[in-house]
Amino acid sequence: MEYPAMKKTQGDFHLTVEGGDFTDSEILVMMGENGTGKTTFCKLLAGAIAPDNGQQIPKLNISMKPQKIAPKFPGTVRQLFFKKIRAAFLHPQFQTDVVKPLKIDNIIDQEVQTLSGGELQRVAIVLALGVPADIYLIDEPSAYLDSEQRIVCSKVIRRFILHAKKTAFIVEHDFIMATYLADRVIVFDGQPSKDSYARSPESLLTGCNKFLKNLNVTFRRDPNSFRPRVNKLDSQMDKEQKSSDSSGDIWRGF
Ligand SMILES: Nc1ncnc2c1ncn2[C@@H]1O[C@H](COP(=O)(O)OP(=O)(O)OP(=O)(O)O)[C@@H](O)[C@H]1O
Repeated sequence: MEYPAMKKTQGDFHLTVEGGDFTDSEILVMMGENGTGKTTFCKLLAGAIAPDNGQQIPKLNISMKPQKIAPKFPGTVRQLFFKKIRAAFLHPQFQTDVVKPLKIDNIIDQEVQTLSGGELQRVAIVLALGVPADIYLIDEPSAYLDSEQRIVCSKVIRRFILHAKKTAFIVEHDFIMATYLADRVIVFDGQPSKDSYARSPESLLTGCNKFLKNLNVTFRRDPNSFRPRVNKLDSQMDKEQKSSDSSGDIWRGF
């Protein structure tokens, strides 16, 4: 499947989208600073807003988890799921892959309007994945989740997309979570809130390096925990990595 090159103006903000392609069982993660148009791109794909100059976007069957979740539903989580995603919610595979790991049992009889930010995020992820669609647009799944829940949530999304043979476009600011989720990366660069570009999808390696170069950030591997750590700006490690430009890679994968 493909999406076309597009342009979109919103107030003083101009977004240029390079065309791209995607397949099933694939997760594309959008990486870019605040205000570079990631949410705008999601809305374009979803058909919620139209590109300038009337470029045609293929009619895609989409389920979207928005960045901002405003709970208006007057009832419990169970009632909400029965209303919106009854079939998926009653499906044993969906229960095992999505509902159980996200620990929805703990909050199933709670009023939706009394949920905490993290609880609401988990409910919103279940709702988005429970709608039958070909493409899942998931805007910032890690917001309000603690680090353990972020790992669970990444695994849930990955397993669901692979098992259901769907495609996901995910906006994720947590870099470690983004690299775990991504099969390929869409890098957003340019001047935030002014003129930005959504690049064509590329490999995790080249995409991460482009993104980190834009941010002026380098990584090292912690020798004890083996976890990736951000180098302090202008520290010896940071300078060494930037100057030893033999491969040009800032990030080599973990
Ligand atoms: N309806 C609108 N009218 C005018 N400007 C808008 C509108 N919607 C968004 N913008 C502007 O477009 C730019 C891109 O916004 P967008 O939400 O797509 O960025 P983002 O990359 O998703 O940001 P973040 O990482 O902070 O979520 C921002 O400068 C924003 O202020």
